[in-house]
Amino acid sequence: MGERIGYLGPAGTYTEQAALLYAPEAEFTPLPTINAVGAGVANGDLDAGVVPIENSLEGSVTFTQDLLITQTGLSIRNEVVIPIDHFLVAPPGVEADQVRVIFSHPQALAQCRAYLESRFPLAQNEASLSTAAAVADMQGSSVPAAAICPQRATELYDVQVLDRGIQDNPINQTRFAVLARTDHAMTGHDRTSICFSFTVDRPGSLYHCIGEFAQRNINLVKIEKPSHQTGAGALHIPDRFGWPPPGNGRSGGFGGSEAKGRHVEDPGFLPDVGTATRLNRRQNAPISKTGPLGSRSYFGHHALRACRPR
Ligand SMILES: O=C(O)C(=O)Cc1ccccc1
Repeated sequence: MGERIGYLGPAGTYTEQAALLYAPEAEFTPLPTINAVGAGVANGDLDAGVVPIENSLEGSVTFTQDLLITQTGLSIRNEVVIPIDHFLVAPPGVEADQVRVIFSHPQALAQCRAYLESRFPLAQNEASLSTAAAVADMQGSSVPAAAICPQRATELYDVQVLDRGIQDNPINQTRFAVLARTDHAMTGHDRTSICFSFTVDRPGSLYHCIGEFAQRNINLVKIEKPSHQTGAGALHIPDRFGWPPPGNGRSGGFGGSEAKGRHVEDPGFLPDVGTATRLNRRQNAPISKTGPLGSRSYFGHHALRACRPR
């Protein structure tokens, strides 16, 4: 029996495409939400789960950010990047000028905003749990409806294609995370992520944290504050940074296994840091249509209780 892999379903989603690319021989389980995928991996029902994590046009997928912050016991084992090409579909017999509501995943609706405003100014946009779920929502709609979905969904379901390539920007890619209970082995050519929060919010807190990376010559690739707050007064800042290869002499004491031990599993390099929910994730040897990105991420969720004044 192949690996049991869950994905944001139903069949026909972009996430299914990513999952098929990652492990064509696996035994697949479509799940209705990103949270259900994370829970299935954490409780052992699944060996791995595939969820969208970031889009080149719309940025982070907030559902996945929330999952990574709140669900313990998950690692990011790998990543898959695929191009996104949106199709507009309707039930057979429904013409474009009849459409009054358009269903899709919020990211897909956002990626087609200008197109929808110019071509369907009177149609209402409705969020679905996924692009393939949008096709089912469309089919169950009491008013003439359309859906934005991948080409794969147009092949699986009884729909007519009204338009294709409707995203506002042709350069549209989504990165998918492969979640598992165990990490990928280190390669020395990795990327690391950490998520932390302040329980005491004061001027310079973030400045001092980021300074720790700069002092050790660790290149920060991205820093981000989710729009939502999880926990009273807490500021959550997922933070992704490049990781120097072990033993290359550039890591300033945080390279290789030492980095893993001190820096992420016990983030003592941050002043007065307490570790909250522990989420350790790495990803390695990502797969993409354009070839491996050669990076790995390691996520940790840490509570920064106080920041040392300097
Ligand atoms: O809904 C889907 O098909 C997904 O896999 C999530 C998604 C939605 C829009 C762009 C990329 C991924």
